[in-house]
Amino acid sequence: MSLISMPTDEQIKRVPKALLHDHLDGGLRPQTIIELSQKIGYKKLPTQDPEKLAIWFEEACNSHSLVRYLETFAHTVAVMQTKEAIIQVARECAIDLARDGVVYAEVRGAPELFIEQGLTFDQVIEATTEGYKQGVAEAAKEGKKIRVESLLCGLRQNDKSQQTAESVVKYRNKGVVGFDIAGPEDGFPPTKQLDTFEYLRKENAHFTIHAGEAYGLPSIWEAIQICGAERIGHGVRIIDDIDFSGSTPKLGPLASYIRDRRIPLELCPTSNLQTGAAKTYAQHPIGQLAKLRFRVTLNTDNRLMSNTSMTNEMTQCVKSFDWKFADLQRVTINSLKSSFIPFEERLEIIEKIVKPAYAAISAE
Ligand SMILES: O=c1[nH]cnc2c1ncn2[C@H]1C[C@H](O)[C@@H](CO)O1
Ligand SMILES: [Zn+2]
Repeated sequence: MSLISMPTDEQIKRVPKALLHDHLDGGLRPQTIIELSQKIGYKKLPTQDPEKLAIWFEEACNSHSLVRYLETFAHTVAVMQTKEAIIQVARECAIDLARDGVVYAEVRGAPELFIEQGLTFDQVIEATTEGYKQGVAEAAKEGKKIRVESLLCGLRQNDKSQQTAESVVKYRNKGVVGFDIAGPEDGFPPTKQLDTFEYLRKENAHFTIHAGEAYGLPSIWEAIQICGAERIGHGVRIIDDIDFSGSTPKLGPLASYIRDRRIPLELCPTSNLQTGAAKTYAQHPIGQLAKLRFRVTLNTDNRLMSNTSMTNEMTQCVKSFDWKFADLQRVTINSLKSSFIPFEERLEIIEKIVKPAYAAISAE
């Protein structure tokens, strides 16, 4: 067996994975939501049964509407308003990712969502970092090595992006590696917050922008050419700029630019099926985009809402597109190359962890 062979389900579980697009408030364990809600007397959960709650989130999110999908976050955000709750959620996030084989993760969250009961931005950010630190240490005890870094999100519909961006600069290399802007796409173009992106560029800070998920090419164009995004969160609609009618696919100007400049696409297939950006895994553009050698990265987006994991995302790609070990290794290396940590540290994970493990597991 070799890198060009097909991995088994069990091997997919074990290969090292890298994750660039995962929301902290979209990945809580159902049991934790229930426990935290009971502690604070939050009464609005649809059920107190963890299995039923998991199903409720998934079904509510299978609405083919990004707006409805985002409404479910009211419950997770409600139970994350204290330092202790944030630490617990972040700790469990790091542990769950490590158990899934993730060796490097950038997990994002919007500090402005967790200040309803008086926490400051600094307290939210420090609690998140503390939680990851504890989770990384616990995972190490299980023999699982993972590195977790934070991205801080501004929200398109609100006006706290500048404050969030300033926190990214303040906590640079202290647990935070970049900025993102999330929230509903339609009606809230990122150019509304252009000053913030200009500030981040002036500060040499890294940022990605959610674009081309619910809304098409113009939003991807704006994110890259007006705002200056280094990576695109989702970007799945770039497929609309590729003409598949002839014998070979023909890339339009924006698709060519993105591929030529090696701009990373943070693709999240399961999330897209739920919000309606793709109908089935087999029809998801990730297959074509990977074949055309865009810088494709594979991600979970919201593990709770999508009932997913990196193992599941990889398994779906293997089943739908006949991906081999080499394809899984490529998206993993793409993620590391596109990460916001220093260059030598990316290389070290690729050379010392990812490549040796893929070589060993694919040779079994
Ligand atoms: O896929 C998404 N698109 C846009 N916004 C999203 C997506 N997933 C989560 N969010 C929002 C809801 C969260 O509260 C926020 C920060 O994690 O980001
Ligand atoms: Zn997202």
